[in-house]
Amino acid sequence: MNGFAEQHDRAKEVLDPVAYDYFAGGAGDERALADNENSFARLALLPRVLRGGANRDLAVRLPGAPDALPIMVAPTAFHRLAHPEGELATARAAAAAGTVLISSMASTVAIDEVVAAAHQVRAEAPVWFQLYLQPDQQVTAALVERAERAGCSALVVTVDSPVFGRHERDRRNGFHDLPDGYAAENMRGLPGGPAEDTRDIEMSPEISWRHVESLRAMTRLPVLLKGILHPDDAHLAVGLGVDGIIVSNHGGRQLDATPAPIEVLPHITNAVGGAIPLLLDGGVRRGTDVAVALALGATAVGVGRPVVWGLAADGEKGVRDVLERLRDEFDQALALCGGRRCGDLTRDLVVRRGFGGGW
Ligand SMILES: Cc1cc2nc3c(=O)[nH]c(=O)nc-3n(C[C@H](O)[C@H](O)[C@H](O)COP(=O)(O)O)c2cc1C
Ligand SMILES: CCCCCCC(=O)C(=O)O
Repeated sequence: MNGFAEQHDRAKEVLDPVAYDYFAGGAGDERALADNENSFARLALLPRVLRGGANRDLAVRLPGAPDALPIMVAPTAFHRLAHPEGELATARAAAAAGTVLISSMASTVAIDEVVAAAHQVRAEAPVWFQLYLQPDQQVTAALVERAERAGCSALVVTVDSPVFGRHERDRRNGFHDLPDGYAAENMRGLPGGPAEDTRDIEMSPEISWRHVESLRAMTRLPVLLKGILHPDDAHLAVGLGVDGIIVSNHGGRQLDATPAPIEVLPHITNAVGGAIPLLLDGGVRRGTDVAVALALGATAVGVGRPVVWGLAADGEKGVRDVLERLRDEFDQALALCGGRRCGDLTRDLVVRRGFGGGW
């Protein structure tokens, strides 16, 4: 179990078991899901000492968030299944904790309300909109316009989902869609959709790099691609002029045979060569995990399930507790590594547990 065991256990107690399985589960045998956390446990930090780490500054520069914490809320769907206030509570908590919220296209509160809730807490709180490119480009354009109008400061395009992952728990539970009374609110009133009702989100294998190029022409917002694992794809993304990459295997919910993002991060860092910011999510549960990811080349990390556990356990306060604890742990880890700024975390500080070190 990990750093948020208490929140997890409380969430499991209070959630409907079908909703719990939806949030907790992964694809197939859940090997990727398990490996995401285990991979961090196999890595260790080799601290430097006596470097004068007082007055630490945790800020990093991200597209659409020039002065951000390196810990972000990864996009997760259907928050009203976890708590009646759903994404409104998450948005307020992220704004209060000073973290970027990446709001899922499949949110159960519409994006304009999500951004308004964040901005009520902190006027400049950055909210990014996560987007599944739709085969009908008019639908994509309408979603982009909705996110722009709402005040989102970047778009995160999830590219690891040409089809939906094989969620065995959901299949067993017969969970295929939101229950009555809930809806993916961003999907209302879109071109070709039913007048009052929501359009289905399509995950389509038709989507290609061409659609990413078209998206660039639709918006001036920064565009990040989420779900890249292969260094050649990272290279292609840089060539297309995207503004950032999120190294991710979707929390082990898409292709179960994928390696943990933290294992591939150094390869992607090499491929990208500092051209654009790299972000990572999957299995981040401790401030020391954040430090390892930054040392291996990430500018920031996203956190998925712990945020949902905090939300289910204690609403807005529960999410804020999760984010603030990660921030405090990270600050402490930075100090213990002899760092003052995030950039002080360098690759030489990370070793495999049990390493020989060449001695
Ligand atoms: C319940 C749940 C719903 C998710 N929904 C989305 C989504 O709507 N869009 C998306 O790009 N990723 C989605 N993800 C993936 C997360 O953004 C992120 O990649 C993953 O949760 C990170 O792993 P972690 O949960 O171990 O922190 C979802 C993940 C979970 C657990
Ligand atoms: C067809 C509904 C799509 C919701 C997507 C949520 C998601 O990405 C997940 O991992 O679950």
